[in-house]
Formats: sequence, structure tokens, C-alpha cells
Amino acid sequence: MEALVPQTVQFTNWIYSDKVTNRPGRSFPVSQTLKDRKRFPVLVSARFPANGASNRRRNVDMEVSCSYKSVPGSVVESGNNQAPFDESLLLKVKSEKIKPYLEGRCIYLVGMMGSGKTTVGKILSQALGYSFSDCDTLIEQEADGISVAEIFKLHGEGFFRDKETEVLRQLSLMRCVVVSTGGGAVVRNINWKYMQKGITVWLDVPLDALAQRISAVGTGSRPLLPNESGDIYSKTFMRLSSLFELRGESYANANARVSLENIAAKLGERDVSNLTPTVIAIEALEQIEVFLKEKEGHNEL
Ligand SMILES: Nc1ncnc2c1ncn2[C@@H]1O[C@H](COP(=O)(O)OP(=O)(O)OP(=O)(O)O)[C@@H](O)[C@H]1O
Ligand SMILES: O=C(O)C1=C[C@@H](O)[C@@H](O)[C@H](O)C1
Repeated sequence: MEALVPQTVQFTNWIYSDKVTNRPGRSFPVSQTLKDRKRFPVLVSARFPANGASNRRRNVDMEVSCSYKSVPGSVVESGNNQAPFDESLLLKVKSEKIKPYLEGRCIYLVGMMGSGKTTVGKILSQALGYSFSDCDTLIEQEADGISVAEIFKLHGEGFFRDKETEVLRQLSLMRCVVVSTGGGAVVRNINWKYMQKGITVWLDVPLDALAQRISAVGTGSRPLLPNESGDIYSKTFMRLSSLFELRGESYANANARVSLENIAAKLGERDVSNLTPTVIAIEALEQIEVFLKEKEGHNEL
């Protein structure tokens, strides 16, 4: 049996697992119970240390062979198995690692409409044991339940932006919250002043992926996007492109950048649309860790 540098190797209890080490090419004696049997199942599983993207996909060369009284036996099973990447475990390990260094600071997710701030934010908040707040929802609540689209229609964008700033001010007084900000929150400097009380993370999603996601659910709830008949994907893409031209530099002010293109490249994926929200949340924690090390000097991390 051979496995490449796993953290732990687990066997069915037929084998004396205390004899197992992580070195390849090991053989293990079996217990007396097994010796008395003609056939017995052996289940082998390997777990890898959770420290970085390179561990997300691992090929494991395994060969299980039997021998009797030092006479080599036949290979009973061999193969190259793709080790499944345990997303939830890695998310848990990463969040536990960085949580003490956050010292209760809030995490503000910034990014274009549809970049996944709400979806990823909820996963992050759960992993960190933080609460979750969505700025758009808070604004709607303060406006007696009127939707963002209606606020724009009734009172105009300036009114909405003032409410957005007020909500960010209130959030800046809080601790242990993951905040999903509105896509346009980055355009006002005063909003950055509030968000910088915490750690800001930019979810950087290619515009074509954004346009696909948004056109799949419709643009009705997004007042800055075209809401007419026709090729909704192309119209949304064009509008997102012009918004991004105005905002790209502002998003880049964030303390950490989570690029879906970079994650896909690390994982050998061609398409960012295959990346799960949990994988993106893990990358967010990794990029926060980079920030804590490089900008705050926590080299022990
Ligand atoms: N990793 C993902 N893969 C595929 N679809 C996703 C992913 N993350 C989010 N989505 C989908 O994209 C859409 C937008 O996601 P979400 O509401 O989380 O984004 P948002 O940044 O909060 O948007 P907004 O700023 O407009 O409120 C939703 O339909 C969501 O299900
Ligand atoms: O990108 C934007 O400017 C917006 C994004 C949404 O989250 C809402 O805050 C509102 O529709 C404006």
C-alpha cells in the first residue's frame, strides 16, 4: 500500500493501525482475527494536510498487496485515485486558523452585482461563527420593507446611497459580522472609512460569469441593469462592463482580492462557473491570511 505524504492513513480495524506511518511503501502485519479468516475486507483512506490550494486535488498512487510468511503475494488492488477535496473540512481548518487574528473585526465583502457577496458571505459567517448582514436588506428594512428597486424609483439613487452610507456607519460600530455590501458601496470615500474598521475583501468575478448568473435570475431587482426584452445576457454584460470601468479601481482598494480566475487556474479548472461558493469562501480566508501576514506582520500564521 502506498500513499503520498498523507497526514493520516486510516484502515479498517483489522490492521494494527498503530504500526502505520506516513512513509510510502510500508507493510503492516494483520491481527490474529484476520489470520483466521480466508477473506477479509480492507478499506484504506488517506487524509491530506490542509495547507493551501495545492492540496485541493491530489492524485494518490495506491497499491495494496498481500504476502504470507515473507513470500511476496499478488497485488490485490492498485490504481491512481483522485482524492476528493474535502471543502467543508478545509473551510473549518482555515477559519479556525485565522479567527484569533481577526480580533472580532468585521469582514466586508465588496464586488459587482451578482459576484456572490451574499452567497459566499453566509458561508464565511457560519465558518467563523460570525453573524451575517446584507446592506441592501438593511436598507430595505429601514425603508419599511420597500425594495431597493422601488427606493430607486421613488426617491432616486442619491437617496439610496445616503441610506447605504448610514447603514455602513452603523455596521462599523459592530463586531463579528460578515457584511455583504451593495455593489456600488465602493464609490464613496466615506464608505471606505467605515469599512476600514474591518477587513475588506473584493470578490473579483469575470464580467461574463456575472452576466450569466444575473441573466439566469433576471434583472428585475437590480435597478441599475437593463430591464427590457431582448438579449438580456448581452445587455447585462454591456452595462456591467461600463459600471466596472467606473468602479474597478475602487474595488481594488480592498485589503484582499479573491479572483475567481486565479482559483480556477490553481485548480486546473477552465471555467469559473464550476467553482462552488465554499471553494470561494476558502480562497477568501486564504487571501485574508495573506493580508494578515504581509500587511499586519503575523508571520507566524
Ligand atoms: N459560486 C457560484 N457559482 C454559481 N452561481 C453563484 C455562485 N455564487 C453565487 N451565485 C449565484 O449568483 C447570483 C448572485 O449571487 P449573490 O446574490 O450571492 O451575489 P451578490 O454579490 O450578493 O449580488 P448583489 O450585490 O446584486 O446583491 C445568485 O443567483 C447566486 O445563486
Ligand atoms: O451595483 C450597484 O450599484 C448596486 C448593487 C446592488 O447591490 C444594490 O445596492 C443596488 O441595486 C445598486
